[in-house]
Amino acid sequence: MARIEFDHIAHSYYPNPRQPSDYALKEIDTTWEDGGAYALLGPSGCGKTTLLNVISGLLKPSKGRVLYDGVDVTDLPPEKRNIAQVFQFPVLYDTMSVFENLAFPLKNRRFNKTDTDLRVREVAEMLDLTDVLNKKAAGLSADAKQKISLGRGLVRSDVAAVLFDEPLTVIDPHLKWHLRRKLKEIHEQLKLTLIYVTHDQVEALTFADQVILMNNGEIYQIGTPQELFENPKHKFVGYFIGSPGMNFLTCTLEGQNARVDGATIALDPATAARGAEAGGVLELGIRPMHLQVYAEAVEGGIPVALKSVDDQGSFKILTAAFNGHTLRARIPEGHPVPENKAWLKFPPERTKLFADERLVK
Ligand SMILES: Nc1ncnc2c1ncn2[C@@H]1O[C@H](COP(=O)(O)OP(=O)(O)OP(=O)(O)O)[C@@H](O)[C@H]1O
Repeated sequence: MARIEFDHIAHSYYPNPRQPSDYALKEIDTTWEDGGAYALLGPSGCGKTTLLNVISGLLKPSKGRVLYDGVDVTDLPPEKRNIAQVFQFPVLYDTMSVFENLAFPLKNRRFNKTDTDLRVREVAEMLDLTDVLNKKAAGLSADAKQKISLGRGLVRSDVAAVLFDEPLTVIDPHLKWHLRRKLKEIHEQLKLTLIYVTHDQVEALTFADQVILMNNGEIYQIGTPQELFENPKHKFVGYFIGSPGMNFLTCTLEGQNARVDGATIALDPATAARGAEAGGVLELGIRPMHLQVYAEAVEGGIPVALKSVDDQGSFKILTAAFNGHTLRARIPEGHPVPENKAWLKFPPERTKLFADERLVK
């Protein structure tokens, strides 16, 4: 397993890039630890696959170096980088048995028969493939075939990293949930360096120790799922993570308070002071689950008109309008749901402030 270092890499698909927008990857300078489970998350076109290809060696970055455990691998092709890859669609040999398919990467590396047997059975057990080990891959379902592909990616313990490119796309939704948990368990047992590309936040947040959130070819934040949820460093992170995402309201400051279209919202004094220092365009940010909903006027609450209530099973999402702004609040099961009008309170300790889209810290 390897520590992966990105030394000021950037990539453009144009031969003579002139401006930042010509780069599919803007400058990235970071290190991912040996044995970590990383998810590359972001909307379509943000640069996830480009970054994955730079890691695997399919693509040489226009600038900078990639190092595995301190060794420069920038010029090495994928087959010389000692990595395993799992793609969106199953890659396996239909005429071979499941056992032979799983054993293939080990046979190629000349592992002895006893070690191969042990490792294949260990991985098959983790992925619930033990019962079909002797069956030909050809007769199996698409789900089972993709599990074999996952197994082939995980079977070697001597790889620098295992790279997954949206590996659960073809999997049935119910099994998807199960496999996400399984991959996390497998990571805890095998301690492989895993890098997992997805545009699905649930997949990234369940699987990864560290989520790398990308947009427009840039890494906006690297952190644990909890850090990204609780302390989004950029407005985009607040908006992208969470369902629904964070609410934002443009504001001005008046001492320790924020003013939003004539309404006053109390802030944490330290946050207000740092916001005044930061200047620029200021916005309040608050998660729907942190907004407090009242059916009657309450001190410090802003009056809103209710637009809709979506029942999500264990909670409801209330959509409300305040002077042309849309706000979403989460109401726990069993709590009363107001009708037509409501008042929303912003607890100061939960209310973030953003200056020019960056979190005020
Ligand atoms: N071979 C290529 N030639 C030119 N431009 C490319 C090429 N591959 C990707 N791009 C562009 O680079 C940017 C990043 O694409 P990339 O495929 O890395 O994003 P992604 O986050 O993986 O998206 P998706 O989730 O849709 O696969 C996009 O603007 C894309 O159009």
